[in-house]
Amino acid sequence: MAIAQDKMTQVCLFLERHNLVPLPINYHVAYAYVSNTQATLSNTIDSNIANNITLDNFLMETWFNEYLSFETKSNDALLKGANNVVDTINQATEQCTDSVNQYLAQLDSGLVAIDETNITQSRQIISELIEASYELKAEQLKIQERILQAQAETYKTQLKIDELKKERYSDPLTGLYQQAYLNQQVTLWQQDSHSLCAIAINIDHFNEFNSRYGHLIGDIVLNKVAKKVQSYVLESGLPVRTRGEEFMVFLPDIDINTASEIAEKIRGGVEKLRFVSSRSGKRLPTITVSVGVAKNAIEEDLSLLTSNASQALQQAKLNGRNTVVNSLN
Ligand SMILES: Nc1nc2c(ncn2[C@@H]2O[C@H](COP(=O)(O)OP(=O)(O)OP(=O)(O)O)[C@@H](O)[C@H]2O)c(=O)[nH]1
Repeated sequence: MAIAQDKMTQVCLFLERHNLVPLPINYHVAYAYVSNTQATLSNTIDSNIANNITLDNFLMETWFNEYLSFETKSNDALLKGANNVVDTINQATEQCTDSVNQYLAQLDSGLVAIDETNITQSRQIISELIEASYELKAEQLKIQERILQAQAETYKTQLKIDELKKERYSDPLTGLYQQAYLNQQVTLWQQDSHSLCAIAINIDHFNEFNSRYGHLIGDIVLNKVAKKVQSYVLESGLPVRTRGEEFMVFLPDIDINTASEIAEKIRGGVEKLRFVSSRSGKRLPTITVSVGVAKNAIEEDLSLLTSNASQALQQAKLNGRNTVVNSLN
């Protein structure tokens, strides 16, 4: 009991030290950290602290998903299922080869032993061969059934993998993609020689909004802003939640002026969103975003593109916020 209390005190101190709100996920990650149950998680947190990176809800949630969530266990179960399917198919194939070999051997010796001068003996051999053929057929039908079952299992596993992939790569709060998916997609784009534009979007004065209306309302705002961002991109680009209240949209093969027009639509669309307090019925202040746009040549590094878009975004903040800055300007 004393140990548990001591751990909880350490968890509370950790959350307080890093200005983290006492959300269940934050508790969970902090508890695993102070208990050192996951060495890789502890090392990651230590190295972020050592590099003066602010721990926020977004990072805590990312680590929760990566190191502690049910999904990891679910992946293990999935792998076990996939191994079982492979084992079944292997066993069925071995069994199939054995029975065919056995049949061929019996057929060989039977054919050699057929003697046209000894009709009775030949009839006996032929009837044994017919019986062996039926046995082989029955055996093959059983094997076919097992393979069909394995195929059905494989199909279910494939569906589960697709579902997990979607969960793994989308951010639960906003539904946008996570950074890990971006890295994969950009590699594909680069292999296919696409140039890329990036639009960096950051909510203005969100700290103040959170302090006045609370994190829960802040979360709703984040979700709605993300949905608005997504609505302007649809199938043509990749919207990613890159940090707590920051998103980036990646668009292949468009010029920077078109990207700036999309950015302007996103800015204007967010400004038009209306939020009403469900408790008081009063309108909450208008939410605005600052936006930075940049373009990369095909061979250039992704980090250069994101850093150019972030710099343009910083310039938009300096220009008074609720505005779009293009890195060429
Ligand atoms: N509600 C909520 N807030 C978050 C989340 N992630 C980050 N934040 C908050 O976003 C705020 C970001 O604040 P700052 O980086 O100071 O920026 P800002 O107040 O928006 O100011 P400017 O960017 O300069 O306009 C902090 O209060 C974070 O706690 C989240 O998942 N949910």
